[in-house]
Amino acid sequence: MEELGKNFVVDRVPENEAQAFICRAQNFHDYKFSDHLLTIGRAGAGFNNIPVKQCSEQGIVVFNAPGGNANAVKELVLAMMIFGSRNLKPANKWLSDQVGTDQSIDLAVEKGKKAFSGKEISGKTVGIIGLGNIGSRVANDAEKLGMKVIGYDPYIAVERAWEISSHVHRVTHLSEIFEQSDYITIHTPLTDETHHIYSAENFEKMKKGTVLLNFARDEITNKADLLEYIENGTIKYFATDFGSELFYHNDAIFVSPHLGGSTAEASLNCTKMAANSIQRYLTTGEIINSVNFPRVVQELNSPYRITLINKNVPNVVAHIASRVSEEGINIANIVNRGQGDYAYTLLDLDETNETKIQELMSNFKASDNIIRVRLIKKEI
Ligand SMILES: NC(=O)c1ccc[n+]([C@@H]2O[C@H](COP(=O)([O-])OP(=O)(O)OC[C@H]3O[C@@H](n4cnc5c(N)ncnc54)[C@H](O)[C@@H]3O)[C@@H](O)[C@H]2O)c1
Ligand SMILES: O=C(O)[C@H](O)COP(=O)(O)O
Repeated sequence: MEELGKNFVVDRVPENEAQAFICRAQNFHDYKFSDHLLTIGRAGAGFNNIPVKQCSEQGIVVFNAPGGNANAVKELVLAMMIFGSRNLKPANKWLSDQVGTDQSIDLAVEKGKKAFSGKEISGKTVGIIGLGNIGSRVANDAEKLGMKVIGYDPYIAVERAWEISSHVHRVTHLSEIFEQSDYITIHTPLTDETHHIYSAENFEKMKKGTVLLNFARDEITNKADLLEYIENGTIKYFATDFGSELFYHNDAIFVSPHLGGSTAEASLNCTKMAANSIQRYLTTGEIINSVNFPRVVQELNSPYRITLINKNVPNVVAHIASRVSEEGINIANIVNRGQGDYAYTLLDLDETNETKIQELMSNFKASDNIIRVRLIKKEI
C-alpha cells in the first residue's frame, strides 16, 4: 500500500506486534488489543464495530474515513427508492414463475403487468434522517430528481449545512419526517437515540404506503414492528442493507448484503483515507479524522517531538512543562487539545541530546494520568 510509504510493512508482522490495523466492519468488541497497537484505521464511515472507549483508555487512536463511501451509498439508496416504487422485486418474481414459449410469456406479460404498475418518485416527498456525508448527498440528488426533500439532523455539521441545497427543508422534529414523507431514509450512526428509530411509535405516524429504507445500521429497525406495519399496509416497501431470515421471503422487502459502501471506488477511497491518517499519525504524530481524539496539526520544525496521550484532568500540561524544564530542555512548541475524558499533546523540543530526551520519556511514562508516550525524530 503506497500511502503508507517505504518505512512500513503490511501484513508481514504477527498480529500482536502490529502498530496499526486497517479494518472494515469486522467486530473488535471482544478483541484484546496488544500494547504495541497505536492506531486503528476504519476504512469506512461507521465505527460501532470498534470498542472506542477501550481504545481511548489504552491510548489507541481510532480513525475513520468520513465521506469515503458516501457516493456509493447515495447511488444505492436512490436506486432502491426507485426499485421499491416500481414494484420490481415482486414483478421480477412473477415473471420468473411464467412458463411457456417467448410468445406465450409475452402475452401473459402484457396482460399481467398492470398488477405491478408503480409510482414515480418525482413530485413525492422524501424525508431524510441524518444530513451528514451520505444524507446531504441523497438530499441534493433527490431534489435534482424532482423530489420535495425534508431533512432532520439536530447535530448537523456546519460544512454539511453549507453543501445542502437551499431547496432542502430542514425540520426540527423527527415526527415531521414520519408524518409528511412518501419515502424515508436514514443516514445516522447507530446510537442510543437512533436504535429502533424505525419502530411502531414512529410507524404509527406514517402515511399509508410509505417506502422505507435503512442503509445505515441493522439495529435502527425494530423487525417485529416493521413486519406488523408492512402487514397493515402502512409500509409499502422496505429496502435494507442488513439481512434477517424474517425478511428473505417477503415480497415487500428487499435486502442487500451490506453492499452500501462496496464499490471499487469507495473501497479505494476509504482505504487510502485510513492509510493516510495512520501514516501521518505514525510519522508526525498529527491527528486528522479521529473518532476518539481531537484534530491536532502542527508542523514539526524541531529535532524531536514527543506525543502524549493523557487523561483530560487539571495540571497535566503544567506537569509536562515542569518535567521538560527539570531536564534543562527548551520547548519549541506545545499544543494540547482535550476531547471528553482524554487529551493529546504534541511537544516539540529544541534539544539534540538523546540521553536527556530518553530520561524525559521515562519520566513521562512513569507519570500518573499519562497513558501513552511516543518519540518522533525529525527526518532530515
Ligand atoms: N450500508 C453501508 O455500507 C454504509 C456505508 C457507509 C455508512 N453507513 C452508515 O451510515 C452512517 C452515516 O454515514 P455518513 O458517512 O453519512 O456519516 P456522517 O457522520 O457524515 O453523518 C451522520 C449524520 O447523522 C447525524 N445524526 C447523528 N445522530 C442523529 C440523530 N439522532 N438524528 C438525526 N441525525 C443524527 C449527524 O449529525 C451527522 O450529520 C454511518 O454511521 C454508518 O452507520 C452504512
Ligand atoms: O460504515 C460503513 O462505512 C459501512 O457500513 C461499510 O462497511 P464495510 O466497510 O464493511 O463495507
